[in-house]
Amino acid sequence: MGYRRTAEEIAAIRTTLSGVEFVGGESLSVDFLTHPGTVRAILPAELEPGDEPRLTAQVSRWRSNCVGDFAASAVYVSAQDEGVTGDYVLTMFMNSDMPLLFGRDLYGEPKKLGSSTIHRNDGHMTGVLARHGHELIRIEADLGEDRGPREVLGRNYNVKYDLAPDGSGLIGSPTLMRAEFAQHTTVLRTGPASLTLGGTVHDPLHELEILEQRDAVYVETGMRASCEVVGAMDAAEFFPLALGRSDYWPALVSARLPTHS
Ligand SMILES: CC(=O)CC(=O)O
Repeated sequence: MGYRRTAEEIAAIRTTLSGVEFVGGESLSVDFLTHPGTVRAILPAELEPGDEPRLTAQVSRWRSNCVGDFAASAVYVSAQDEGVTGDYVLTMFMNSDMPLLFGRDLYGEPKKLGSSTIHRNDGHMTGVLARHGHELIRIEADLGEDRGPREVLGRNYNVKYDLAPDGSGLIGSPTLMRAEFAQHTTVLRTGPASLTLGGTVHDPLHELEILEQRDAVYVETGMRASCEVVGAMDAAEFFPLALGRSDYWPALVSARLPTHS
């Protein structure tokens, strides 16, 4: 009876979720600087901005030991919590339900469905995120020689929370989460790139003004992931950011009940 897991199944799930591996990763990303005021507005009050107002746009694809194969995109914001630097995940897109549910339910990642593609033609690489027919991220990069393998520890901040069903606030306190990704990167190539951010009322990436853009970074990588609770957050402060993690409900009207006199 799969709707009530047995003790053996629970043990197997626990083993899987405490040893999460994302493997065969190919990731193309571009860092850019934006206005400090934008960074302050999109970060939760509990996080401080990083050393510079740096955002990262990324398109990638992965295999895994827990959610199958998937393609992903994200925008990250440089941040810190009491001196521990990391990237706050502003928005993230998966191409299927289980990577989406994994991230939302377990780590608090602001995931939605979206279509990510990453293609290489010799040294030229293209990464594109599209959602509902709108192109939200396009990276075109000319990559240099491989700089060789390295170990990298990535750190992300996310938030778990419950929205009240009538949209009036949050139920209880949100929780700040910190995920760590211990990466073994086998290929690292960098090079000049163009980054274009599109947007809609649901996914306003175009509001993130690119003031200074850095070279693209392409990696082939695998990583072990883990996540821990940092602490409780202020519900009223986080509420507007929580609503910004979903599509804009009022713009999703497709029909209304007939009005009764
Ligand atoms: C590779 C990933 O996208 C992992 C995650 O943060 O869910």
